[in-house]
Amino acid sequence: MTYSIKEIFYTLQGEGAHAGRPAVFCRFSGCNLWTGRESDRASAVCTFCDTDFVGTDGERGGKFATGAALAALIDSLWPTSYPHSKYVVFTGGEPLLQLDAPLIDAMHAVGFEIAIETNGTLPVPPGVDWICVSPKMGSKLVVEKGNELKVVIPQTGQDLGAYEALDFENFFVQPMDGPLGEHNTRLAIETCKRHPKWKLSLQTHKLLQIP
Ligand SMILES: C[S@@+](CC[C@H](N)C(=O)[O-])C[C@H]1O[C@@H](n2cnc3c(N)ncnc32)[C@H](O)[C@@H]1O
Ligand SMILES: Nc1nc2[nH]cc(C(=O)O)c2c(=O)[nH]1
Ligand code: SF4
Ligand SMILES: [Mg+2]
Repeated sequence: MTYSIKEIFYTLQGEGAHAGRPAVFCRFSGCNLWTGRESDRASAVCTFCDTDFVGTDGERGGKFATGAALAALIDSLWPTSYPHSKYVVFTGGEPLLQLDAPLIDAMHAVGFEIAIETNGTLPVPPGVDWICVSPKMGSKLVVEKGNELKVVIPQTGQDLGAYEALDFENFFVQPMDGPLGEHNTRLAIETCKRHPKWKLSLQTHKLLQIP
């Protein structure tokens, strides 16, 4: 299948359990919970997205005809002098609209551990090494197990307690960025202190002003 990619870049994972870990980010185009057009935001299922995932015009974006071609570009960004600890984060947009077995196999063939950032509405194919699910109110969560659940707060109607029954290794709350970002950070700190199963995830790449 042909993969539509918005952008690919090498940076540090900013969020969650792997914050600080060097990673190549591969951002797929398109999402099933928002078109990505500002004119549709208010009526979307997911209304708070901080990301431009429309089209293929970002850094190293484009259409890739095979998993091997995409894997080769991702691999080319890893330091050649240090061919260990290779880590790719597939995000978007919604990566599970496109991530498939040929791409997973191609990434493993060039020595990468594979992580995804997903909204949890689509099944995860076998072979993904690190699953981060970030559920969205108004959508049906189908991925009920994984390595980290990263809940953006606040979302209207949210019940954090209900998420605690799910089969995840780590439970994070992440403050919703936007006009109320500072307030939401305070809320997230208080939420963790009152419900200590939950840990705070900050978007450290924004604080550090790195991609
Ligand atoms: C842009 S999404 C792409 C991956 C996938 N579609 C998802 O929603 O998980 C990457 C991460 O950013 C989070 N995110 C999106 N907008 C945010 C915002 N305004 N503030 C904080 N986190 C946000 C998402 O919840 C998700 O964990
Ligand atoms: N540094 C960095 N860390 C991230 N963690 C999740 C991201 C995403 O947009 O999925 C992201 C991102 O865009 N940049
Ligand atoms: S599900 Fe993810 S990519 Fe889609 S609009 Fe929401 S935060 Fe953005
Ligand atoms: Mg992001």
